Amino acid sequence: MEDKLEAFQDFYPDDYSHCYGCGRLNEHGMQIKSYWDGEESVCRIHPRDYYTGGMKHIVYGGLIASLIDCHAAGTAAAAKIKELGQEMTRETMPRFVTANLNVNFKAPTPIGAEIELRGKVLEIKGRKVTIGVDLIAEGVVCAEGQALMIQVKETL
Ligand SMILES: CCCCC/C=C\C/C=C\C/C=C\C/C=C\CCCC(=O)SCCNC(=O)CCNC(=O)[C@H](O)C(C)(C)COP(=O)(O)OP(=O)(O)OC[C@H]1O[C@@H](n2cnc3c(N)ncnc32)[C@H](O)[C@@H]1OP(=O)(O)O
Repeated sequence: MEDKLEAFQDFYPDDYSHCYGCGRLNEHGMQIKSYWDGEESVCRIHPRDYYTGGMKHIVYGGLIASLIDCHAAGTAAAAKIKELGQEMTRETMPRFVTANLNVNFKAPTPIGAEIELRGKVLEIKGRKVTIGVDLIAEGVVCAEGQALMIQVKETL
């Protein structure tokens, strides 16, 4: 039976699916999955308890930044294809890379909790797409990120 493609990352072509954070072909990676939830994008993940940030009960900030980065990259690609009025397929999915990423760490992210990432499209201007991402755990916005994603030229 053919696999059902649903998440934004399922539509990345194989050659672009080795990212540590979101590549479905990286067996050692996080393999995050992002979806539309109305106008926002959402991703839920339960990081393993060894992703500790100094203290045993707090998630490593670098992992938090990675999750925000990859969710923003997927959201940018999905938003661009929506703007173009096209469907997501492995042939049409645009490739975006991170040009700039800012993260505000607002509160410790507890280890053991499910993390929810919620993305908003802040601006689409040609190849430049700006995405805002909130990282939420146990009902608390623990980090806020903003990413400038740039569509790589060969997909234009
Ligand atoms: C060619 C990329 C190869 C790498 C591909 C790797 C994997 C990703 C591929 C596909 C995606 C698939 C799946 C998603 C995978 C991963 C998601 C996680 C994201 C990452 O982990 S990804 C790794 C970290 N990421 C990088 O490794 C990028 C290194 N970098 C570059 O590859 C170039 O730097 C690039 C492409 C960013 C721009 O180069 P470029 O030549 O295409 O664009 P150009 O210079 O023409 O700028 C066009 C307009 O963007 C503005 N602009 C550019 N840079 C800016 C900045 N930093 N701040 C503010 N504005 C900026 C200009 O000011 C101009 O604005 P305006 O049009 O208004 O004048």
